[in-house]
Amino acid sequence: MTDKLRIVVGSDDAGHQYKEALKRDLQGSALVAEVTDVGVDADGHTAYPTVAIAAAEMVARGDADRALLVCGTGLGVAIAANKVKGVRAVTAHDSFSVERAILSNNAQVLTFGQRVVGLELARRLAAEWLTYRFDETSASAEKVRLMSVYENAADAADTTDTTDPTGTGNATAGAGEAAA
Ligand SMILES: O=C[C@H](O)[C@H](O)COP(=O)(O)O
Repeated sequence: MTDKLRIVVGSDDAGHQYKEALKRDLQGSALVAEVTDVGVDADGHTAYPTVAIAAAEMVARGDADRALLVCGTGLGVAIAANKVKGVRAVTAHDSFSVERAILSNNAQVLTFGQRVVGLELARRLAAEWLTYRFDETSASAEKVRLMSVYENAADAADTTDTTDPTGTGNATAGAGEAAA
């Protein structure tokens, strides 16, 4: 086992109960250096994309090693977190997928659905998740790199092509407008 993990947790109101339980487990784990909670609190109603993006941005900035996010299904927080450059977020409700999320995909973000998985299974999966570390020398590393290459190339194209800001092929179309 290598360094302890800095973990950010977050949820919407549909995932609040699990987020609180998982946070307590993480705070008590010898494998965790620190836990940051980006909400929601007990009375919070922040929409899942806002919370997930805030957590994913912490990971992208290097302020956290991983994020554990909960919403009703786990799907919305994963989709939102994946919008943040450099972040790989997955929903996983079984032991093998949790293992492969790290060892195959080097996913920094794991998400659960409070309306999908039992609490005790979610707690066990989170405990297992803490024990895995991605091996940069593994065969999986090159596959993960391909995703970063695509993401960086797409990002570079967006910033260099000032004649076609929409990427539609129509240089005069603004955001939300249909290409001719
Ligand atoms: O993926 C979305 C989550 O499940 C969220 O908690 C509930 O979203 P909804 O209220 O839009 O169904």
